[in-house]
Amino acid sequence: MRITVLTPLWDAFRTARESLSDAVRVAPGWLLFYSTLVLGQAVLPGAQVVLLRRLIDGLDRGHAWVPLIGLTVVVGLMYPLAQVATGCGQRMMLRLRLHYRAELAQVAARLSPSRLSRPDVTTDLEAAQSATWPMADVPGRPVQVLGAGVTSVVLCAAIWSINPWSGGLVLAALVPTVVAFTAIARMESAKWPKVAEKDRVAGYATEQLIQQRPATELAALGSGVKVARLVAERRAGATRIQDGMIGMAMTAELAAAVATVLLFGGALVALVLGGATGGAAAAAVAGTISGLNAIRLCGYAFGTIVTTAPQARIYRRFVRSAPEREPQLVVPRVESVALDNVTFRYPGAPEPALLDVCIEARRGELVALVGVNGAGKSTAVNLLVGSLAPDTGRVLIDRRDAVELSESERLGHFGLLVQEFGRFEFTLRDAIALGSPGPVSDDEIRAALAGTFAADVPLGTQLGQQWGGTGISGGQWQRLALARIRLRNAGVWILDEPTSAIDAEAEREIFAELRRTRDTRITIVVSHRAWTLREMDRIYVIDAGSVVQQGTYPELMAQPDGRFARLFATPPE
Ligand SMILES: Nc1ncnc2c1ncn2[C@@H]1O[C@H](COP(=O)(O)OP(=O)(O)OP(=O)(O)O)[C@@H](O)[C@H]1O
Repeated sequence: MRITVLTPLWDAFRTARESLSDAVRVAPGWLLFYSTLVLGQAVLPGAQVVLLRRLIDGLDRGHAWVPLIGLTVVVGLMYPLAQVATGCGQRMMLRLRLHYRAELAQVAARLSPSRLSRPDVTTDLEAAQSATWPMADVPGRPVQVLGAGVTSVVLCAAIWSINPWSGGLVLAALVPTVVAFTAIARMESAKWPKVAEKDRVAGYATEQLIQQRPATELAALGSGVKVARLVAERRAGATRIQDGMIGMAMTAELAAAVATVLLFGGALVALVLGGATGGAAAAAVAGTISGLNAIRLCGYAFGTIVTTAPQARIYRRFVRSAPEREPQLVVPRVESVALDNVTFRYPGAPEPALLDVCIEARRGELVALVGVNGAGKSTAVNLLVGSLAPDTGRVLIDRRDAVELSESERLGHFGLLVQEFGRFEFTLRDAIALGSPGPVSDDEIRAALAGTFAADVPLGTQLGQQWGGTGISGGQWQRLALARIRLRNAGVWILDEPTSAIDAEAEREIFAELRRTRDTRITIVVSHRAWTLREMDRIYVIDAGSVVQQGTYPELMAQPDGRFARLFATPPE
């Protein structure tokens, strides 16, 4: 029980400590500058009490100049110090924001396909992304809390000499704020993940309305308003939870504020009952007003740490759980790959997506996987490259069980063109260079683009109209994706519908080139186009997760009752 009550508070404390250590690494100068200013400011209210008392007492005795000058300096310092401190805090925040964003991008870049296929990983990635903004605001907050503590202690000491009861009550006035924010911390920790989940769905839907491609499709369908409604519903759900959270926080803060005011009121009453002189009373009253301000600021700073703690926890968990960067090495020569009696069932699916499947491809061969939608072709490909792991059976690469390879080593064997290939709207050079993990020369990029529409396009050309660059067609994007595979030149090419968006003439050229250069690699093609299958060395026909036939095109067509002949009875071309 003790743990459940204190855990959120401990989280807030840990968040403050970790954020401060980030600031020490990332922006030490600004943190030091900021802390010095905040702590310098923190002693001013106490000094004000002492000087005000001396000034008022001194007025009667005719030596008020020294306290008057001192008070002028103290009051005069308050505003500029606060302004400069705010500026320093903002500059520290900017650097931290840059650091968190760059760090997260690095971590995201290290995620393997198998991790990226897990929904919990993508949820955490998105939550971590939205945490970078509030997290940058945290390191200044413990400094403010400390400053408020210093203010209270110094005020307490200054007022103590006037009336110890008043001094003690001023210090005790910090307690209700701490208690209230502990309660708020517990509530925030419990509810924040629910808000994040709803926000994630709303964020995804909003992206569909903002990103050029889906937004254009929705606009053409005239159905963007449905997505907008979904956004509104999810945001409203998140808002309702947040509304409740703010309501509860308001209640706790109000209760704390009332208790604080009562304690300050008690401090003033103690002052009067203690028979303080005019000067002492005026000084103590001014001090309690400053104390109220300090505690309000402390509450706000503490609140910021508390509300950011759950997000920061997700961010740090995500960053720490990311694997070390393992540089990928492309393997240009592979003799064979195979699925050996592989069975695989997706989690929660009633039936296996693949059952006892055996597929083999050797260097120099053109191998095709065919089957209707949902037959299991992409699953087979994902098992080969390692995005999925078989439940039973083995994946063999050069006759070696692929589990002996790290995921990165394994991926280095493959050049994979997926159906939903990326349309990377960078410069032409950068978009093609992504084909290889290492540095790439312009000559290599030119060689990869040879024979395509982009052969003579300057490599610095920006792609994508939304960036003021060149707009290109769907088929042209697919040619660029193929150029990346060419550039990569891995030992196994897996091409999932590589010419789905490409015109017939270019398609023939691409397949002619695949045949011409086949000896250097293993080529596995997923295709539904009959003519592209005619030149294949072996076609595996997959149906409902099983290989039901295999052979060359003429062999399979010679079995009129076979699955393949029924699929391609009327060739589409
Ligand atoms: N992530 C997943 N979770 C659960 N089931 C899945 C998942 N991905 C695919 N499936 C199911 O596994 C089966 C095989 O799907 P797969 O994507 O391998 O088919 P495919 O032959 O590649 O189809 P297509 O030609 O449409 O690309 C299908 O029944 C599909 O619904």
